[in-house]
Amino acid sequence: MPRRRILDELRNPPPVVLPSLLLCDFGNLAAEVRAVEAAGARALHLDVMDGNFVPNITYGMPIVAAVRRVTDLPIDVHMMVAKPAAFVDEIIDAGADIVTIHAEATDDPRPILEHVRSRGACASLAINPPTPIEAIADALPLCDMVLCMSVMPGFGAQEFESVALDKLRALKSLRGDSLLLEIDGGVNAQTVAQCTAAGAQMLVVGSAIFKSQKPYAESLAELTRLAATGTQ
Ligand SMILES: O=C(CO)[C@H](O)[C@H](O)COP(=O)(O)O
Ligand SMILES: [Fe+2]
Repeated sequence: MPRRRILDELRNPPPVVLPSLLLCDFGNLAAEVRAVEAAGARALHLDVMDGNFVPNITYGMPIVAAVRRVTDLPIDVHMMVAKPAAFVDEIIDAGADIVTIHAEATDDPRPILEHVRSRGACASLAINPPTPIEAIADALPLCDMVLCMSVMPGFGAQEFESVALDKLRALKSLRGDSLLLEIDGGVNAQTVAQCTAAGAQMLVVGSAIFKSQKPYAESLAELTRLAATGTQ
């Protein structure tokens, strides 16, 4: 899907709950993707980890491509890799619509963000809990989205760190609706309304969907309803 259309679609209310496939059943990946789509997901979040930038390894291009083959939903690829510049082309070729790279992984993210946009994908920059927004000030004009991490990246099911909320509020007051804001890590029924109240439109949810006893449709509907209360 073209970049502009994706951004317009994702900006529409209600807030977007993105299932993070990190904790899905990878033995039944296609079925899991179809199930969250049928349950109402509007976009998907894929966590690529290289065992270097973060102390964990997940998957890479073949899994992104496999997900692309079974859905037309926007795919947000969260690249937790030490050398993002070396892999963004392959990630886009595999089917990423949003490419999220980490500010901590590069001295200057601007050429990478520009390149992502030149390829027709949405450019997104992530910051870890200790990284202040001042660290990405120069790159903001080249970002379609900023991801404020509310856990240290690497693993699902960690506890929510509220420092991300302060950064969302600051980015919202700086850039208004021109910048899509995402939060990732420990987002669940207890924390989701605070996230949207602070300005997040994109809510990444792993364990609260895939480790819940509830059907996916019920979790997605509940999280979306609670998320919308934060915007009122
Ligand atoms: O980027 C991530 C971890 O680094 C995941 O997207 C995130 O942690 C999702 O899992 P949960 O909702 O259980 O925290
Ligand atoms: Fe993630």
